[in-house]
Amino acid sequence: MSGTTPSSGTVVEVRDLTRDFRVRDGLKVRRLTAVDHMTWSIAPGEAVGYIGANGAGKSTTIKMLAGILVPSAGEVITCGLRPVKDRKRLARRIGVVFGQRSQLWWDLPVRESFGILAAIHSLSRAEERSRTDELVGTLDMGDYLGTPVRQLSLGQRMRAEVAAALLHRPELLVLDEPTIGLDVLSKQRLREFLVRERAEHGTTLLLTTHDMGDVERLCDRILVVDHGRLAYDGTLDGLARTVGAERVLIVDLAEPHGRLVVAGARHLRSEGDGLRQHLAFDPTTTTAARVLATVSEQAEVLDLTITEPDVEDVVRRIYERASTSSS
Ligand SMILES: Nc1ncnc2c1ncn2[C@@H]1O[C@H](COP(=O)(O)OP(=O)(O)OP(=O)(O)O)[C@@H](O)[C@H]1O
Repeated sequence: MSGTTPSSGTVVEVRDLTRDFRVRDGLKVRRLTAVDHMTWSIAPGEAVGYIGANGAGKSTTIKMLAGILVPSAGEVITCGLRPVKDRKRLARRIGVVFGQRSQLWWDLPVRESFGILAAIHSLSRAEERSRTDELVGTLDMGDYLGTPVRQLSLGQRMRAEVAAALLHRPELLVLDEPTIGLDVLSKQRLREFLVRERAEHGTTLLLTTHDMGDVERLCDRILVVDHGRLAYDGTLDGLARTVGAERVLIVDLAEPHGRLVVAGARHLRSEGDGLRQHLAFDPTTTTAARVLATVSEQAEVLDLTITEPDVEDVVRRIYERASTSSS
C-alpha cells in the first residue's frame, strides 16, 4: 500500500500529523507546534474520547480531520477522504458539533434551520421528515421547534446542535466539548441520546471533553494528548492501571476497632473510633474480596462500599507522568 492510500476499516486515520502556528512572543515571532507528529486511527463504530489539558492540541486535531484547518505536515484521512481537498464530500459523511460555536441560524426557528440543513445535504422530503421526527422525538425537542435559536437555553440549543449534525445520518460524529456548561440533567439526557444513537445506527463518535463523566459514560477508548503528542491510547481501566490508580474499600464495623492491618492494602483513615475505616488497594495485585476476607477475620463487617479510581485523578496523573518524561 502506498503511504497516501487510506487503510480500509478506519474512519479516521492520522499519520505523523503535525500543525504549527506562528505566534507572537513580545516582539519576536516563534513557531508553536500544537499537534506534533501524531499517529492513530479510529475504527468504524468506536466511541473515542480525545482528552488533554487546555492547549494540548485537541481542537487543532479535530479541525484538521474536519477539513477546517490544513496540516503543516503528515496526513489525515477522514471517511476515506482528504478533509481539505474533499471538504464538500466529507460534509455529507460527518457531523461536527463545536460546543462553543453554532451551526444553526440564530434568528430562525429550529425547524427552519433543520430544513436548510436538509436542503444542503440534498435529503428528500421524506428523508427529512422521518429523520427530523426521529431526532425530535429522541431528543425531546417538540416544545421548541418553532422557537428562534437565540431564545433557547444552552441545554436546548445543544440538543438542537446535535440533531442538526446528525440529520444526514453521518457515519462519524465529532463533538468538541459537547456538554460544556450544561446542567446535570441536560448532560445526562445528551449522553443517553448519544449512547442510543450509536447503538441504533453504529455511528462512530469522537469527542473532546474536560468532563470525565462524558468519558466514563460514552467512550470505550481514550486518547490522551499532551503538548501535541499522544500520551496514552487505550481503555479507561487500562489508564487507571497504567498510572497505578487504587480502589478504596470502605468498611463499617459493628464495634469500634483499632487501625486495621491488611496485607496488600493501605490503611487510609478511620472515622468514629474506627467504626468506619478506609483501605486502599491496587486492583492489579489483590481484589476487594481478598481485602474484605482479611478484614472479616479481625472484625465484624456491617456494610461496605468500594470506590473506583477517580477519573480526574487518573488523568491528572498521566499528564504529570507525560510532563516528567518529556522534561
Ligand atoms: N489559530 C491559532 N493561532 C495560534 N496558536 C493557536 C491557534 N489555534 C491554537 N493555537 C495554539 O495551539 C495550542 C493547541 O490549541 P488547541 O485549541 O488545539 O488546544 P485544546 O487541547 O483544544 O485546548 P482547550 O482544551 O483549551 O480547548 C495552544 O497553545 C493554542 O494557543
